[in-house]
Amino acid sequence: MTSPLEHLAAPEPDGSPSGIWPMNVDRVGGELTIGGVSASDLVAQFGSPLYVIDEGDMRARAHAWKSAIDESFADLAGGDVFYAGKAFLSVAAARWMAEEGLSIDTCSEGELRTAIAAGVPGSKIGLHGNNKSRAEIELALQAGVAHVVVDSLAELALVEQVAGQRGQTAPIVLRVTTGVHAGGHEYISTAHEDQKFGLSISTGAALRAVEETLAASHLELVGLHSHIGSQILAVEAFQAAANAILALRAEISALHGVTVPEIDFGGGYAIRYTVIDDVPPAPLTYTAALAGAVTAHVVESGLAAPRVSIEPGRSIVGPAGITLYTVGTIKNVELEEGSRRYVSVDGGMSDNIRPALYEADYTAALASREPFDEQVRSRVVGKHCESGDILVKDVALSASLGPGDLLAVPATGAYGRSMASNYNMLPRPGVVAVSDGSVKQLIRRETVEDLLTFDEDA
Ligand SMILES: Cc1ncc(COP(=O)(O)O)c(C=O)c1O
Ligand SMILES: N[C@@H](CCCC[NH3+])C(=O)O
Repeated sequence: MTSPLEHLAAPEPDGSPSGIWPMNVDRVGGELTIGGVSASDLVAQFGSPLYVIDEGDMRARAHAWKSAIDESFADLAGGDVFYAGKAFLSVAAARWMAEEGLSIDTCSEGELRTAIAAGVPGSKIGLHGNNKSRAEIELALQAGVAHVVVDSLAELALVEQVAGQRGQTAPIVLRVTTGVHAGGHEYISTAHEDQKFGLSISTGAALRAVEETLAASHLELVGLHSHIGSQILAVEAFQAAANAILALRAEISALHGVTVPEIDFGGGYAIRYTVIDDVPPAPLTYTAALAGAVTAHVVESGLAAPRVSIEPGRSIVGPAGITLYTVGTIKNVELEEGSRRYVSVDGGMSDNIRPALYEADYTAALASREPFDEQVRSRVVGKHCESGDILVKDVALSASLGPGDLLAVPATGAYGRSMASNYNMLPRPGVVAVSDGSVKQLIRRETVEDLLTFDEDA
């Protein structure tokens, strides 16, 4: 059982903002404030549940990644950070990332159009996806994206066709699978053989895609890409994948006399969800390890250093966001090992599917008032018709907790709103950003009326 109360915004020893709460969280008169705004003011103005992003925190993390890449690859060929928009994207968030010097990794028409709407230049956008539509490829080429990350031989042919019709040359990055198995859960590991992503190095599919790209009239091979999974703490896993993809680069040079200019190491850097989680390595630790692999490759192969890129998503927006809920029904369930208090809130698996999907652990704290009275072992659950609709399995919460109190769940900035659903016809919560006492609405709360407009008979 975890209690995050004493860990509010505690900075890590190296000064990096890797606590579980956003940097600008505090308690004023017992009440939780974020970005200088109280939880109850936010809910009064924007409703509950509500996703709240600490803009300063998100920017600081983006900046930390950009600085780490710049520092680690200064003596090589430099690098770029593509913020993985799938973690959370809105027009304002894309703009902040661009202002911090990042590019945007998109993987759908919606993400692509959000980045474009934010004014991000095409040269700072990448397009991913294992099943891109012709329309998505056309839009990407029209926008002049930095690269299209191609996931299969079939897609390579499609991009060649679209680029040919447009009279363009498409910049291609080939996503390869290195065979390195890593990730916080089976469903978020992506580089083993038996899954849908990428072109396998071991079966020869990756080399075949290289040959086809080099032979095509409207494709330019600008890079190789590897993404091994998500929520990865082990720097060694990234190093192993880096070694495999760099070996492929050397092999391509030997076979075809071509030096692939760029290598993208993907995302997947871990964060803390609860205070008992390990503290993840700092950005610079990850990038230094990648730079070590690149340096060794350059020395061994004699090739020019590649420009590198990485695609962190969770590690930029995850800890910057919290979700506020209003407590409703409270029930004590008597069990052999003692009673368990079930605290129901007004959201659940529709706004945070991660516990149900990946057995992810979260914690919670009483937000609307002083939380330090007697603590009771509690389970925070949602309002959906599923027994697996659990937000926090086990947490110590105030004995006096009652209907109308607000709870805050930290580390929900990534893959919360972006994976939200309308299960049980619940409108998806809005997203606001807070900074220095002011609040901006990033995504408006849905209403039930929004859901009815999809129904022609309504
Ligand atoms: C290709 C690719 N890049 C980047 C990411 C971002 O991962 P994360 O948010 O864990 O950093 C993902 C998601 O796992 C991905 O599939
Ligand atoms: N959505 C997942 C990560 C994988 C997404 C990108 N490949 C999560 O919440 O952890």
